Amino acid sequence: MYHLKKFNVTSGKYRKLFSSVAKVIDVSTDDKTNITRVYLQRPPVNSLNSHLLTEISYIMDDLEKTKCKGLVLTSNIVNIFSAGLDLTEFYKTDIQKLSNFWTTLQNTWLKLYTATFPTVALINGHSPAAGCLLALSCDYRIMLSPHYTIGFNEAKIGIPAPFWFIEVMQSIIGSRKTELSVLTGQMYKTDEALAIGLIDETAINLTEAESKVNSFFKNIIAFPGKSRSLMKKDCRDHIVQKFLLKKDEERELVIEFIMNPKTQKNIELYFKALQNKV
Ligand SMILES: CCCCCCCCCCCC/C=C/CC(=O)SCCNC(=O)CCNC(=O)[C@H](O)C(C)(C)COP(=O)(O)OP(=O)(O)OC[C@H]1O[C@@H](n2cnc3c(N)ncnc32)[C@H](O)[C@@H]1OP(=O)(O)O
Repeated sequence: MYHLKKFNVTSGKYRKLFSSVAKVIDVSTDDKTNITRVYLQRPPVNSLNSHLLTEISYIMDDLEKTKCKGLVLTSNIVNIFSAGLDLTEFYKTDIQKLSNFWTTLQNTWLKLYTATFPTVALINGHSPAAGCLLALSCDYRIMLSPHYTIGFNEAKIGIPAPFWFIEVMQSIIGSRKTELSVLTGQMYKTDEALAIGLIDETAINLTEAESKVNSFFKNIIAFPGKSRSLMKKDCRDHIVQKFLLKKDEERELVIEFIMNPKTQKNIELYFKALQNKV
């Protein structure tokens, strides 16, 4: 059974929360503000496997319980925010493992998307596919410029982005831009992402990004009561309700689609292309 332990690591400002043995995330909370930073750190590319998703899920539970005032989701891996789902979870797998993986993904995403506290993605590296979803599921996005990319590239792998990925993107950039984006598997550079509204701000380095993160929280932290979280719920509820209605059916469709030999071949080819790139 997993339990989060908290203890002070320094005399002052930050306390660290340690997760399970292999630390695929690092978590630290500012004692003064009760804002928590979660750093993804699963080498080489922060791909989201069952283990990493489960860790994120536990942290989300813990942050809800401890009345967290804000979450900053970011990465400890140079140049990578997250490479999206770990494709090894899809390749040469079995139905039970795939079903468990998909359920973990669904449940973890729901916790992030419906977090009652404000969430910011500090996107300090490439962020394709489910990496992009992680960022889009936060309340605010600040991305380092100029050379990182973000977007739903699933079309290029030969697997469709799930409906809720698409609906989250639609809620942020609108239907037409989303359609163009997902059907072409478009990956956007930081400035392009800003221009279409996929991210909220850019920063030229981490110092500037952190300062923008702090301004975001400063602006909202003094709001009294629960009005913010209630309105966030209202803004997102149509997606959440549809997701809850369809999540079991979707899992079955995903299993059927991924286990299909043609899909397996596409994933294999994609892996080879990734490994052979110059
Ligand atoms: C009626 C029918 C209805 C059907 C409905 C069904 C619906 C089905 C839905 C199915 C689900 C679809 C959802 C998918 C969401 C996803 O997230 S899929 C994952 C997509 N991710 C990517 O495509 C990212 C690919 N990676 C990259 O582009 C690059 O690696 C990078 C830009 C992130 C980093 O580049 P670089 O720093 O140059 O590192 P690399 O050398 O490329 O990679 C290092 C190492 O990591 C491996 N790797 C990279 N990404 C992944 C990954 N996502 N999963 C697993 N492994 C990954 C890469 O192969 C390298 O490995 P080696 O060192 O060569 O062994």
